[in-house]
Amino acid sequence: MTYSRRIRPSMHIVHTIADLRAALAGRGRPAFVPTMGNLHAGHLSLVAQARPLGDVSVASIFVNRLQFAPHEDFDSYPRTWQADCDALQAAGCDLLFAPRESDLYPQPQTFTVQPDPQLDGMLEGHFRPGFFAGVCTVVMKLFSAVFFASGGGTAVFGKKDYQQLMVIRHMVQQFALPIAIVAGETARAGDGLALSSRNGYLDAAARSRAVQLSQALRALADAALQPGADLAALEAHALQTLSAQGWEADYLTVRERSDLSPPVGAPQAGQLVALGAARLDGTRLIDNLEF
Ligand SMILES: Nc1ncnc2c1ncn2[C@@H]1O[C@H](COP(=O)(O)OP(=O)(O)OP(=O)(O)O)[C@@H](O)[C@H]1O
Ligand SMILES: CC(C)(CO)[C@@H](O)C(=O)[O-]
Ligand code: BAL
Repeated sequence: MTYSRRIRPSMHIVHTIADLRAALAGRGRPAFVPTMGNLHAGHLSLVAQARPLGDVSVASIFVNRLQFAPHEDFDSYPRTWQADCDALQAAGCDLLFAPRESDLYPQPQTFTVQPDPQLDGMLEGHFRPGFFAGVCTVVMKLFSAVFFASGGGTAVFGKKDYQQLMVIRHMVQQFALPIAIVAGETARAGDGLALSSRNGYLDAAARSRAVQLSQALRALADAALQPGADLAALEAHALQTLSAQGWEADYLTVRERSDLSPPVGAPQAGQLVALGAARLDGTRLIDNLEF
């Protein structure tokens, strides 16, 4: 009897920008998925989406201190190195870039990439000042590392971080970076909760209530499309509902998908997104729903 068995080639792991550039030389155009690790099925769906979009699939794992405010969870952010490597290897990722802080930031990063003030001044940018500058700065650096050898390629970002995706698209457009930005749909748990590394902070009781955020967004979106809907009143009602359920909400709002501005006139189906950020038992979760 003969057996045929497909063995996936081993994923190559590099830690420095120089090693990454050397590993990518002559390999064609990368399809890249940046992450902060603690990988879940949402991240792996982005890797699966990325693989056919390039000649070589690249993921990065780096918990970027620059995008965390001093009171935020940089120190406690879950770091699950071996499980992440195993998951990426099983997902068919070709190359993992996992820089140490001293590899990516050998000197204090005094030159930063500042996002457009209007987009940065609302929603996540408003509630997490400095967050998008930290994200843009590290993503610019990761792009420089990953796309140097090929002169361009594709990067995949999740819609779960809706405003982040928009900020990155804007950065790529304004700096004329030769990189196609592709959006990945939000992977959800069976009850509808958006998968997120920070879900791991929730105890069993909080986890069972966490779906209330996506339910609030669904109810807000449905109500917004009723004739004569008063968006301000509906948003206030959604905030009250979540608050009565024990959440502390930063925002629950309906925006235009094109630029995240508040809709003017009657809400138009197919062009809107309901976005929310709220804390449950001290854990800050975000979610959104296009409608
Ligand atoms: N549920 C999801 N479905 C699809 N993509 C996702 C999901 N969650 C995160 N991503 C995407 O994965 C990439 C890396 O995100 P990150 O490592 O911050 O994961 P995260 O789960 O969002 O973590 P956190 O809980 O810290 O926000 C981003 O492009 C993000 O939008
Ligand atoms: C894009 C990113 C990897 C930059 O650190 C991070 O913000 C994330 O995981 O979404
Ligand atoms: N998921 C986006 C990265 C962050 O919240 O820090």
